[in-house]
Amino acid sequence: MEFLDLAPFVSAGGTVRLPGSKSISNRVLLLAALAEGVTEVRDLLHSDDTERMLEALQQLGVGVESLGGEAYRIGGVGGPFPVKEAELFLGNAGTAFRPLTAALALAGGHYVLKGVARMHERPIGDLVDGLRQLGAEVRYLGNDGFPPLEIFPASIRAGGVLQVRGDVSSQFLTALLMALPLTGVETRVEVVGELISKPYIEITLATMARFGVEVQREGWQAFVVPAGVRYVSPGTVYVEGDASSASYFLAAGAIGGGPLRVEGVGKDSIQGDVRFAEALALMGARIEMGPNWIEARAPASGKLQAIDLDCNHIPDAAMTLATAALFAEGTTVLRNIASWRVKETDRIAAMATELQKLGAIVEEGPDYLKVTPVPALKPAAIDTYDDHRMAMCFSLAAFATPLRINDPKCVAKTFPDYFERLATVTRSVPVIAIDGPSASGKGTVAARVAAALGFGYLDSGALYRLTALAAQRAGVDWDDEAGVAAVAAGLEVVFGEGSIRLAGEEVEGAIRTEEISQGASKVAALPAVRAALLFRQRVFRCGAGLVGDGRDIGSVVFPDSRLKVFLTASAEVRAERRYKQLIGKGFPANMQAILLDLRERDRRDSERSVAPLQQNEDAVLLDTSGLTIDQAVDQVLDWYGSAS
Ligand SMILES: O=C(O)C1=C[C@@H](OP(=O)(O)O)[C@@H](O)[C@H](O)C1
Ligand SMILES: C=C(OP(=O)(O)O)C(=O)O
Repeated sequence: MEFLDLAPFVSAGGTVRLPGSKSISNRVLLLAALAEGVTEVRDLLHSDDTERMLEALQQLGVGVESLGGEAYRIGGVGGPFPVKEAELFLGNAGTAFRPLTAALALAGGHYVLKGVARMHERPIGDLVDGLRQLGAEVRYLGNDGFPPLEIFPASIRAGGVLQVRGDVSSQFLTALLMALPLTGVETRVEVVGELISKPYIEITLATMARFGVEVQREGWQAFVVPAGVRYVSPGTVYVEGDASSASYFLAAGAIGGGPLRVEGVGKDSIQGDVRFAEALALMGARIEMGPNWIEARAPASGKLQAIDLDCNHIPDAAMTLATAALFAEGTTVLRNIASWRVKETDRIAAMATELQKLGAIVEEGPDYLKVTPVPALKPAAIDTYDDHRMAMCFSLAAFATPLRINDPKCVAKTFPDYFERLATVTRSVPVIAIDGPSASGKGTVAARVAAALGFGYLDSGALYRLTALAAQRAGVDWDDEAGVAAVAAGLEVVFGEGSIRLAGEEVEGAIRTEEISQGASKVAALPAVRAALLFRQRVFRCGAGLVGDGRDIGSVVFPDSRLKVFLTASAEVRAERRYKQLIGKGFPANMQAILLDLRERDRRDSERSVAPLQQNEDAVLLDTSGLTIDQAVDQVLDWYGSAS
């Protein structure tokens, strides 16, 4: 599985221009398609959900022209879709599936609508029941009440009163309202049960109004689509930035100091999720808002406070509160979020499972979630359940711990370059990478640089030695890649000052023997072993900073190191240093044998296919042949001073 390792963030600040709103993009595309005239849509969201809508519209006979960047020209068909037979694949896009179902049920054609497996588990029965009251013929191709669906031409008995349940998803009411103008007659839609996610209905009504259709309403109970209305293109439509996508950055500003400003949504937004900013303010964050921007900063006290909040009005952004709660004092309670269970995944269950992996105390109820943080979160690999919001909100946990996000590309549903943008507004714990050949003195230099800066120290070579030793003790052959990788993954290791404990036993001496050196070099050449040790090494990045030494620290383990040094010395000088070291420890040593052995290791290390030993372009060369240790340390500190 693909993964993305996030280094712990130390701060966040800056400005992010948001991608277009998913909810507005897909509504605008559908209404532009049904409208009379040509609509130019600007700042449209580019993502899986909008791609599915654009593809479907093209299949249905709508002219879609890309104008470059985020601009599209949509040739409205001025009524029902001209193509009367089609099979559509709508991925996991609720905002495409539900509204298209309604528009196609009234289009007098024969259509099949399918999605990804999860879409086929997301309910649509209440919408189909509503459409059947109009005479629409819709058949379930799988389970009753769920996609996929087959729609048949039908004589629509429009007009009168129609009832729709509103307590599972507001998208059913949205879908009916947007499709009803196709009938040309007055229809009153009555909502049965408590309507959830109400602000999304405001987006629907505002977008319909933009295309010339004013719906009359009686609060949240009834909506009347008047007779004789039709959609007319307003010419050019600008899509607002996505308010749900804003939530991750605003939370980052509140946790990581800020100020972090998002551009594209603000006071004037029609999206309910801008009210996420109020929830953050309740937690103590300092929020400022302009017409088209929102800015978040950490509380003046420095610490966020837990909240107890009914989140029904912000179902998507509320997920961000669940991970922001990891940084708040007290227990945060998110209530009235039952709809989470029928979205991209069962989000209440997924959230509880993954928060617990980090060590948080979580209580999950049918429609609520309680999150109590612990002082030190644990590093963890977070599963994302093909849910973009799981991936995005868990990125916030990187303010507390190194973190692995599995399947990070699932963010493509609504925010394909989320992680790239996050990187532009966050600063990670700094790393100095010191790579170089064996016996070059890099370990001594690295440890001293770390001590001088108050940083942690990672002796990555030691991890390979530990693996070799543990494998030997477990009777696993050093050539047995899978076996050694399993040993590496299960290593129980604690680094202390001048001490390394393996499963509780002091092994600093045991891993420094010549035999284990050979074994380390062998197991380090096995790709599966390197992969198993990768996350383990990244977990050392915490606190004020880290100095790591090894062979691929700057190229593979921490490619974003603040400073990369390739530290080397001539083979003769290295052999002499090693000789003196051994003699000093009272071991017998032979200069010639050491030199030969070093050359052989250099050759093996530089010829191996995975992470070969080499100076990378972005690393500075430090040849210590003629330098004392102090001179080498000063040089690295000097370079770091100018790099940061
Ligand atoms: O209408 C919309 O654009 C949406 C409505 C909400 O769904 P529910 O009404 O199912 O809660 C929301 O979660 C979804 O991401 C988008
Ligand atoms: C629930 C969501 O999506 P959909 O539009 O597919 O319902 C979401 O984006 O969080």
